[in-house]
Amino acid sequence: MQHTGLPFDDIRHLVATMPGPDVLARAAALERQGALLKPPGALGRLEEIAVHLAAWQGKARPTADRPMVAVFAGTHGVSARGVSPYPASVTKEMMAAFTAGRAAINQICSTFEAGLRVFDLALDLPTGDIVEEAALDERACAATMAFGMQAIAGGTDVLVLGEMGIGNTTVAAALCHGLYGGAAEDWVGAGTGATGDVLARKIDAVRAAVALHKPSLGDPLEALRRLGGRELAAIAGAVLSARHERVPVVLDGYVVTAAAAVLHALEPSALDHCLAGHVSAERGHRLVLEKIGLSPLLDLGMRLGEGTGGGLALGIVKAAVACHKGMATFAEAGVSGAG
Ligand SMILES: O=C(O)c1ccc[n+]([C@@H]2O[C@H](COP(=O)([O-])O)[C@@H](O)[C@H]2O)c1
Ligand SMILES: Cc1cc2nc[nH]c2cc1C
Repeated sequence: MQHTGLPFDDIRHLVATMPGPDVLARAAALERQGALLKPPGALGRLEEIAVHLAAWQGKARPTADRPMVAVFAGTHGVSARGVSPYPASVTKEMMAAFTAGRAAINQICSTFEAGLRVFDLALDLPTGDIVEEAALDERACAATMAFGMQAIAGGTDVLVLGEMGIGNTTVAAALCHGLYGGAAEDWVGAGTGATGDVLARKIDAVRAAVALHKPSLGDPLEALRRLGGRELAAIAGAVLSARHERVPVVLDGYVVTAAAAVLHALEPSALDHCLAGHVSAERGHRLVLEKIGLSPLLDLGMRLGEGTGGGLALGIVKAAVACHKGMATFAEAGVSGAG
C-alpha cells in the first residue's frame, strides 16, 4: 500500500485497486447452473446468488461453509440531543447481551450455523455531535476503517455486516442526505421508535448537520467522517477489505447500507461483491438501496439492526449454494431435457 501522508490516501488507494469478478469462475458456475436438474432460471434469484458467489469468491463451486456475522458498535455524540427513545447506555448493555448469546442476532447465527464477532469501537468515547462538529477527524476515521478490515481475519467465505449504536439511524440519515440530497424528511425514519418531538428533533438534527458540513460533502470520505460514526467507518472498511480478499458481503439494514453507500459514491463498482440481505422498515433504506442499485433479498418489516436481516438472508444464500453444489445434472439423473 502507498503511504503518502494523509490517512484517507491509503483508503483511496484500496478503492482504486479493487479486484473485479473472476470471469472464469463465473462462466464455469453459469455453465453448471445451466446443466442442473431444473428448467433454466427456475430457481430464480437463487441462481443469481450462486453465480454471484462464484464470481466474487473466484470459485467455480461457491461455498457458504464458514459464514461470519460481524457486528460493529459505536457511540454517537448526537444522541445527547434526544433523537432516540433509548439512552446511549443501551449500546453497551446490548454488547453484554451479544456476549451472553441472548440477542436476536445470536439466535439467527445459531439457526444458520454462522460465526458471530462483535466489535466494541471505543464505546466510552462518543463521536462529535454532527450538528456542531465533525463526528471524527480524518486520522480516527481512517484508523477505524482499517480496524473494520479485521472483520474477515481468520477466514470466512461470506461476510454479513451488522451494527449496534443508539442514535445511529440519525447519522445514517444525515450521511444519506449528505450524499444524495433531497429533503431531510426523505431520509429520517423512526429508528428504534421515534415519534412526536423525538422524531422532530431527529429531522432537525439531520437538516442542521448537513447544512453545517455542506461545503465538504462533495468528497464521500469527508461525508463519512463528518456525518457518520465509528461503526459506519468500520463497516465501510470491512466492505473494502472483503472485496480485496474475495469475500462476498451481505449488507443488513439502513445503517450498514448507508456506510456502504460511501464506497459506492467513491466508485460506482465498489459494491459489486455485495448483496442486500433485506430492506428494513426504516424510512430511507429502500431509497438508498435504489441509489446503490441493489435489490433486497428479503422484505420482512424488520428494523432491528444487529445484522439480523443480513443474517436471515444467509439462509437463502446457503440454500442457493447447496442447490448449485448438490443438485444432479440432467445427464447424471438420466432425465430428458426440453424437446
Ligand atoms: O439498520 C436498520 O435498518 C435499523 C432500523 C432501526 C433501528 N436500527 C437499530 O436501532 C439502533 C438505532 O436506532 P436509534 O433510534 O437509536 O437511532 C441501532 O442499534 C440500530 O442497530 C437499525
Ligand atoms: C433493545 C435494543 C436492541 C437493539 N439492537 C439493535 N439496536 C437496538 C436497540 C435497542 C433499544
